[in-house]
Amino acid sequence: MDLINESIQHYAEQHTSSEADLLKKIERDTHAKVMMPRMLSGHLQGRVLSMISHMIRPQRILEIGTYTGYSAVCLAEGLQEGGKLITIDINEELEDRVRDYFAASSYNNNIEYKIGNAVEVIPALNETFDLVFIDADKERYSVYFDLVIDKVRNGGFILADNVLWSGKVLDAKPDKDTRAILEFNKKIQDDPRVENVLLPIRDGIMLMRKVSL
Ligand SMILES: C[S@@+](CC[C@H](N)C(=O)[O-])C[C@H]1O[C@@H](n2cnc3c(N)ncnc32)[C@H](O)[C@@H]1O
Repeated sequence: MDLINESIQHYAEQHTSSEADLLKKIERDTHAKVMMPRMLSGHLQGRVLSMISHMIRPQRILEIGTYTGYSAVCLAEGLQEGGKLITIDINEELEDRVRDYFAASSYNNNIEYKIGNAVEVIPALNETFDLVFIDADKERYSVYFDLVIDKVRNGGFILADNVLWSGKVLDAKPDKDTRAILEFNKKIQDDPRVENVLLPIRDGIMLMRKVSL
């Protein structure tokens, strides 16, 4: 289910800054040559990610779920000079394509691309993050939150994508992935370590700010 009326979506995109040519190319290539192109953030959400990153001006960003690199480049746009974005994906088949995109971007020296299972990669990261973007397998969203929360600085931000799951969060009989998203949304709502806003943008983005207790 498309959550936002198609004409409104089109109008919103027409009144949103254009993305860089590289991002247009990543989106075009992904639709033409890669499985499941719907996973890519796209123009409107990409500009939201870039805008949020510019507002935070992070030194360190962690992204869980690179896919074809679209959201990583958008988030990198807001990095401080000399900042670093670490992005993790388990799918090695996309590695060469994604490395070429990062090399063609202005952020190649700022992006560390790690192939592996995020559940194993995250505990080995010895970093404090200003911004984390959770966008990998939905059944592990709560696990990812638990793995990253102590690595986020007080006042830092976490974003989680697809938290409305095409509207299936309202289903009377939710399937396995939907139940995981429902559990994640409830967990965040109940967790005193974060303040949160569920933004109904595209497929839903949970925006969280870590508060000091
Ligand atoms: C929705 S896509 C990410 C889309 C991307 N962030 C964007 O907006 O363009 C989800 C990605 O998570 C990856 N993924 C799934 N399980 C993972 C895991 N356990 N560790 C790391 N990456 C994983 C998949 O391979 C897939 O590329």
